Amino acid sequence: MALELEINPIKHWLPQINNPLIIAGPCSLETEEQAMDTAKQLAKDHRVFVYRGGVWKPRTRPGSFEGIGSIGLKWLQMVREETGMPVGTEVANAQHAEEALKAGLDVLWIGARSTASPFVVQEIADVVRGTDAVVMVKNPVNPDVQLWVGAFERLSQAGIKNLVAIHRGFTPFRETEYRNYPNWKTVIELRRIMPNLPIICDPSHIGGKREYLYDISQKAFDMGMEGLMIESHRDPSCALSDKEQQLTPTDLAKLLDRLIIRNVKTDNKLFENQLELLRNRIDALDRELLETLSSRMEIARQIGQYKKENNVTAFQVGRFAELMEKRMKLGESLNLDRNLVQLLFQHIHEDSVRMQTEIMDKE
Ligand SMILES: C=C(O[C@@H]1C=C(C(=O)O)C=C[C@H]1O)C(=O)O
Repeated sequence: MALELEINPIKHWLPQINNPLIIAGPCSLETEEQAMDTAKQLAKDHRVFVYRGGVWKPRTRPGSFEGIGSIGLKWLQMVREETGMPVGTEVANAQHAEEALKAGLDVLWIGARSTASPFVVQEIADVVRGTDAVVMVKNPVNPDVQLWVGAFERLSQAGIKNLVAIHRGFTPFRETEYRNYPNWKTVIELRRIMPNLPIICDPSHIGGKREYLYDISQKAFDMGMEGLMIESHRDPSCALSDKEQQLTPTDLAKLLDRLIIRNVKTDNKLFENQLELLRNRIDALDRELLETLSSRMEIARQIGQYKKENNVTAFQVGRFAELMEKRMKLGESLNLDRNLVQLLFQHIHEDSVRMQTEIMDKE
């Protein structure tokens, strides 16, 4: 079921927006000069609406650059004065949130590691309670959509209505080309649960490398996301953190030039009619799929009963392995994605075994 929290659209707190919300700026603020120079270059591109700069950096291991600290807030204020851009930073505890509010920053965001801790989120919610702060929440490091939703509920209960979700990917559990696993289905699930919540994508943290940023950003727009938070540094090769994923302001402009922004809807009647016809066909096919699945389960049930009478285990590894191999080959010949076929039959098999054991264990 959808969750009805009172959430303002981005335009409410950023009336000048006429395009997707692009938030850009360095991973970390390093010096006043670096902060200002990068900001001035970004401000020339009118597609960048908000300037970001990390001041407190949660790092996986101690010893790497952990941020310049509170002085960075002053640099952000100077950037806003000089360029007119709204400014924001990450807050990871109550004290950060207090300082950021006191400095009058326009946007605060909660990082992935903090979102994973309901205590930290609650502490921050208590600090911003009753203000008209704009608070963005990155997904928790683990793909737990309820934990992400819970963070919005805590902020909403504190009276915050200017909320935005940031998709930055999830800690990979196996070797991947990306730094963080996008797991787009968690974003689809968040959209389903909270349809009025704006969602933007952070391709820098998903990709971890410049070369991946374009594909991830385009995919985000194809999925209907409202914008990007993307790291930009005047000279990424000298950056004190995340060197490989930052773009110069010039390269960021080139990336934005190439992106195709799609609409969630269209007024084109012909398109709507055609879409409806095709969707009707999908509805009919889905019915067939489920009827077929139901017949399959019925046979598995009979097998379960038969196994019970003959005292044979429900799970049969040999048959399962042989079936999987054949289905994968068949799927390939039908132009279906390997992963889809594999997951589909893993699920079907799991449920088939569950059902058979239920039959077997019944008195
Ligand atoms: C249906 C059976 O039981 C289990 C379920 C299977 C299935 O759903 O295809 C396959 C192997 C068994 O682990 C069977 O033994 O054939």
